[in-house]
Amino acid sequence: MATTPILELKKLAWYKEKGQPVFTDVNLVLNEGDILVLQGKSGSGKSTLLKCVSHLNIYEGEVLYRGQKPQQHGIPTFRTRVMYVPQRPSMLPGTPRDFLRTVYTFGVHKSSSASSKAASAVSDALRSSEPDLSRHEAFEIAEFWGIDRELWDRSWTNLSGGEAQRIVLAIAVGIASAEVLLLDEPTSALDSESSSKVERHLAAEVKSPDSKLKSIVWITHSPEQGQRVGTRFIRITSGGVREEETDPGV
Ligand SMILES: Nc1ncnc2c1ncn2[C@@H]1O[C@H](COP(=O)(O)OP(=O)(O)OP(=O)(O)O)[C@@H](O)[C@H]1O
Repeated sequence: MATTPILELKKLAWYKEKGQPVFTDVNLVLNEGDILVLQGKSGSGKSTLLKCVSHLNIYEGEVLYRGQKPQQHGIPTFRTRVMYVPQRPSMLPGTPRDFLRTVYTFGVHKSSSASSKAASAVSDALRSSEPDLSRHEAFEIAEFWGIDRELWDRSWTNLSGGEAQRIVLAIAVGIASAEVLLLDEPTSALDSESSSKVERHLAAEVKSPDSKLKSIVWITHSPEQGQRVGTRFIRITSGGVREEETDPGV
């Protein structure tokens, strides 16, 4: 029996300016269990594509999540289910704890009007108006990745790139609302030991039947990392995306 793909991209196109396409005709189907490694030259449009998918950029074409347009889920709800995690979180104001609180409050507030029937940890959290953020899963995940608790109360600007990167990722995984994570070079600032911890954790989450996370699109410039984490390999060019048998490197 055919199942609905978790995500479908149909004829996606994005233009820098009128008549200046970065990519056109991107067609892609993402299924549960896929860790799709997205590669391409610098400037080929990888980040832009993920921002289009998460409805952060205006695009031509169609994105379907569980067979429905983002608008049918409600854009804020859609973004908690198909979540873009940026490469550089250091521009955020305040501290990581402030950010977690904001994300949490936003999710709770928005999911109160969500039409989506999918159960989510975010909407579960709605039942508690005073969430206990001191014991949030994000802290546990971050700690496992080598982040001391005191870093949650330091301003983003005083964290190293690798610390900030792990915290943002731990929040994305820890709030457990996303079925698809769109990861933009998520370990670019990490040493190889920290990077492999993160890789193993994320791959295990996708495989676990108990996890909400079902699939990842993962931008990396490292062919080695691509081979470690990827189950599928996609290359983006101006003409669209091409699936490759194995990771051919950049
Ligand atoms: N808001 C914007 N306005 C105009 N051009 C943009 C905008 N955002 C991105 N671009 C351009 O679109 C192209 C694709 O950028 P993008 O960041 O998606 O590439 P990338 O493949 O992720 O690159 P890298 O591997 O270097 O991170 C680049 O030429 C970039 O300069």
